[in-house]
Amino acid sequence: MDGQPHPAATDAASDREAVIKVRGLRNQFGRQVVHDGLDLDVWRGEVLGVVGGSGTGKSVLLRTIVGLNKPAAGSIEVLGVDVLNASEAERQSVEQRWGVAFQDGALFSSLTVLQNVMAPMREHLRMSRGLMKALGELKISLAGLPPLACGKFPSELSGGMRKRAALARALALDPEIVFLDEPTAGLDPIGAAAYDELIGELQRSLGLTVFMVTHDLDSLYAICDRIAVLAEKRVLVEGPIETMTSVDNAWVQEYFTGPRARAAQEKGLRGK
Ligand SMILES: Nc1ncnc2c1ncn2[C@@H]1O[C@H](COP(=O)(O)OP(=O)(O)OP(=O)(O)O)[C@@H](O)[C@H]1O
Repeated sequence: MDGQPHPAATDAASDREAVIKVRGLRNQFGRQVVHDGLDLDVWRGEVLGVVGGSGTGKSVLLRTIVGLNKPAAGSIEVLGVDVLNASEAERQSVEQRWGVAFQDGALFSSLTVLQNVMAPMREHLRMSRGLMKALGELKISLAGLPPLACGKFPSELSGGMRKRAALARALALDPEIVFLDEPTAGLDPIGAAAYDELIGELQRSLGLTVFMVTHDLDSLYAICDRIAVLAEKRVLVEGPIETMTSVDNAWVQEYFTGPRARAAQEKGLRGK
């Protein structure tokens, strides 16, 4: 890939709106450099799949964008706000415009599903409890959970239901961007396909932008508009999935042309 223009630079010429703009990002833990000179654009309304070998820093990238990890260098703009240099008030206001669903759900174990979904509303919105409850129930239903789930505690849910509950909480404040960290990891293939379908549906109906860290080839083929591959401490390549097979990198080749990729591609094509 050396010598090729960075895709973010070529895309900048188009009129698409970058809702996330990362430039020159460096993340380092002790002597371990995870990202160095990482650039990435995420366009409004797209589902971006972030892939890469284990330990390439996909989760660190997500955590850095949402402010849970402070980078050593670089700039991050989300919805036009320079999030690394924003005032507390600016940060709080932009944080309300995104939602995050972590891999394990990261739900409050002592709260019911409905209370979990209402938690960000309590923090950020001034409205009556009754209205929050109604909105919470709506988000829970949007995430594909039955009304019965509202009163359950996270420990009383299946893994798939916990992921949907985390998604409901991520949708609590009507976000413009949703960050998902390995949303289908640990789900059975039917559960994973249903989750993919739900994300695709929400993206289309709510106009969401989705930033999704995933290892799941089925998800990549089924719902991602573009893929960003993390390797060599940066976004090595980004583009539609069809372009990945021509990338001159051993990991990318193995990942996108292996037997699992072929099976996922066939499934994805059948589903479209
Ligand atoms: N808080 C931290 N302190 C020290 N090292 C960290 C911290 N967070 C992440 N790392 C290291 O950064 C590297 C990237 O981690 P990250 O979790 O982002 O990888 P990943 O690409 O998401 O991997 P996987 O696909 O296995 O989940 C790993 O080597 C990890 O050990």
